[in-house]
Amino acid sequence: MLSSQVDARAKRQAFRAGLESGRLQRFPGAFTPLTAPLIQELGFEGAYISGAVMAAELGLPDIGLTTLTEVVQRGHQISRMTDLPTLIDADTGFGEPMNVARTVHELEDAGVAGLHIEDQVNPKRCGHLDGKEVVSADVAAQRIAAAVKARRDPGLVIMARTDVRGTVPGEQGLSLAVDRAKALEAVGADAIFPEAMQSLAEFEAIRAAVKVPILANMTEFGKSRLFTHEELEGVGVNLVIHPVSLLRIAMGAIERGLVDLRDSGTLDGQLDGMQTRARLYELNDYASYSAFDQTLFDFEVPGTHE
Ligand SMILES: C[C@](O)(C(=O)O)[C@H](CC(=O)O)C(=O)O
Ligand SMILES: [Mg+2]
Repeated sequence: MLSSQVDARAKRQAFRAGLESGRLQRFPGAFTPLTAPLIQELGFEGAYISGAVMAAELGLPDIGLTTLTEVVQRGHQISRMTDLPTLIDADTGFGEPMNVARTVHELEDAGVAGLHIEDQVNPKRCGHLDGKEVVSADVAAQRIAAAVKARRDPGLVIMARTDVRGTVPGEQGLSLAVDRAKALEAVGADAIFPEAMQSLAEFEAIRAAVKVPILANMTEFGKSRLFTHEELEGVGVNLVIHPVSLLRIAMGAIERGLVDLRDSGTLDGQLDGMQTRARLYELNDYASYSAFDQTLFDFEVPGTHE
């Protein structure tokens, strides 16, 4: 009821244990707070909080227009709805190293278990688009070092994302990504997010280069086909995110539903595909609120079906 009873420190320990377990940690992107309890109930190990989704939901492109305050609020709203660890997208860290430190404090207070900071320049763009630019290895390292130094809970997972792979084609791009991953590990990154890998062999190359856990981003319509969990675990990937997937699924259904409504004048034909009222109330845990105070909450609405 209201929010998770598991405190943030315990979630961070669970996240770290999962990353060390040798099993792939599966983090679908919780595109609204309501999806977080569903992700938990269905047995996933954690939930991802995507910057691309936050921007898209606000009707904005993913080019660093969202503010730290908005991202922190979203991180809190989602993290409090689940006992699972959450990993949040902190984009480029919202500024210079001192801003990165502030970002870390704010996100710690929001209750996330981990965050990733990337090495793109501002304005940043989706990691699977062409024409990206990255900052120098020194600046990238400064961002991560600042984040590591700033955290108050040593359990908070600071993940370094490198976008360098997409800036140079072919083998050379991969070798730059390997070098950058090593450099970011050396300044204290707890995990590496190699963005826009093009094959399983590329994940293997990063895996071989660093000791810390690595993440695979299985975003749709990106730079690679969608590898299965088994394939990713097979090459030693520790964590997979499906960052924008639930938004894409929902928006696909919404568009089909709206077209049907416009053309037929009723949504009766859509009922089978809709989440029922009963299922929604289960996710919202209405029963606990009723048990807490029956004088305030009475959800026996006469005439309500499912
Ligand atoms: C992971 C990501 O940073 C996100 O914000 O979710 C995006 C996802 C996407 O745009 O598909 C990314 O840059 O890969
Ligand atoms: Mg992002």
